[in-house]
Amino acid sequence: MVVEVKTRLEVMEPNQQRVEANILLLGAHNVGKTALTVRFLTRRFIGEYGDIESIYSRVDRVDGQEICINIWDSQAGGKSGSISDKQLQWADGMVLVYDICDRGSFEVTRQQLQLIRRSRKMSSVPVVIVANKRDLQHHRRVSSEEGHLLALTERCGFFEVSAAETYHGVLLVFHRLVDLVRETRALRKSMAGVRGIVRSVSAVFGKKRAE
Ligand SMILES: Nc1nc2c(ncn2[C@@H]2O[C@H](COP(=O)(O)OP(=O)(O)OP(=O)(O)O)[C@@H](O)[C@H]2O)c(=O)[nH]1
Repeated sequence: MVVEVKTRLEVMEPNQQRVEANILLLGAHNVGKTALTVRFLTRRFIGEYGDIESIYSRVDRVDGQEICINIWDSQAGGKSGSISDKQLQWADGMVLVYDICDRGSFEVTRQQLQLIRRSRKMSSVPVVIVANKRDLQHHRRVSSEEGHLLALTERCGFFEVSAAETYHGVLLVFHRLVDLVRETRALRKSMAGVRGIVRSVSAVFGKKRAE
């Protein structure tokens, strides 16, 4: 069961356009998905979190535009890091989280990226990779370079953060992803426009040839 939680009562001005961005958090067990979500929503780190899979919402202003950020804090999907069709259909952007102290969680991120890039619908979805628990340097098992390299080869954003230590780094993750979602939408819209022009031009020329 997925529970939906709104963090604020939203009152809209008439004529105001609300943009929505659905962000799916994925990653192995215990990497800090809920900690990152709670940090972003409340600025706090509380240490222990329940096991309820939830969708949370927060309204933010990004570049002067009001945007409702819906975050689906998923539960780890086993070793293969499986992602459901429902999640794939829902998401406008994804945050893939691993724990720098847990090599296995990095491999899950790699597998999840492959699943996403292989899916026809999601191959171009914006993805940000988050290496969490940066405060635990002495237990590090995955270097920053490996994270950077994976992000570079798979065309993803990359951040190393500590949900335990700072709010700002976590805020940057979500805002960067929202930017990427908006850029992708704008690109798709302009591509649809170009396709429309090409169709109209072909229709006119097709007609002329038939006459
Ligand atoms: N030191 C440290 N601990 C963290 C950090 N982020 C999360 N944790 C701890 O890691 C544990 C797991 O955090 P969760 O947020 O529950 O992880 P999750 O990925 O949501 O876990 P599941 O929902 O069970 O898959 C908790 O004990 C957190 O307190 C961090 O940045 N640094």
